[in-house]
Amino acid sequence: MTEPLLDVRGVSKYFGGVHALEDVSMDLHAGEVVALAGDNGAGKSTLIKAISGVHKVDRGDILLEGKPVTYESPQQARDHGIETIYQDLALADNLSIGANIFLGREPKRKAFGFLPVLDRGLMADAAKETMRRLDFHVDRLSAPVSAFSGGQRQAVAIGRAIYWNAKILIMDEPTAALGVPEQRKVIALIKSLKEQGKGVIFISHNLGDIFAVADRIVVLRRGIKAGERKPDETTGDEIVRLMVGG
Ligand SMILES: Nc1ncnc2c1ncn2[C@@H]1O[C@H](COP(=O)(O)OP(=O)(O)OP(=O)(O)O)[C@@H](O)[C@H]1O
Repeated sequence: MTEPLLDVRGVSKYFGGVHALEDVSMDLHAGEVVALAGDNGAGKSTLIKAISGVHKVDRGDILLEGKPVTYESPQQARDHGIETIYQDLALADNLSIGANIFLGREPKRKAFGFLPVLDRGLMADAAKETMRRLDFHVDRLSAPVSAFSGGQRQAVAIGRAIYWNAKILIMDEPTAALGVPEQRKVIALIKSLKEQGKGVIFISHNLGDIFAVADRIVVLRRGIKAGERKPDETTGDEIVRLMVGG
């Protein structure tokens, strides 16, 4: 088997006396989707924050393509191709898809040799190309993203990540706030990321989504790894048992 994109080895993280993570290991390969399941307080958010540079771990190692890494900030993790999409999506509602892709990294061009101006053409082209790569159709690329549905907004956030060459996408409950048709679209998006060779980690409480798209399911319970299963070798009942214990 090829070297994993991401290898989390024996990671522990404590908040005062709380063992948020205790000796947790998991890996992620290119073109693979790993679901993180667990009850409230199981440590799912702490694990994705440890991987994405928000939290420093107290013990253990995180390796990216075989090399141990420590990130001082989420920006450093992003620079290494790890993008995290939280539930709020971090979009600027009044701006277009293109402007959201370039939020904080706006491209400039020289206008007639004078001061640089925003390169709106490049932004519009990037928006078009990115949504095409995701096979996601929106009627009006120039519309503010507030005009879009929840699933479309999720696509914009994913588009931004892949435009900037994310190798690993981490998604926190990507379907939680969506109706069923929109959930399906987001699941299709995750499948297309997998086909593009990205590694995807997603947190979900929804067993239907997990079984629809995950290659492996990592279950956390009270900070420990309660188990890891392939969907075709387990059942929803077993995953729930691992989540709640007993
Ligand atoms: N910044 C923090 N300070 C103190 N304790 C924290 C902090 N973040 C998480 N914890 C604790 O660590 C444990 C794991 O929390 P975490 O948020 O990772 O769980 P989770 O599986 O993501 O839960 P949920 O599904 O409710 O989001 C919990 O006991 C939580 O109270």
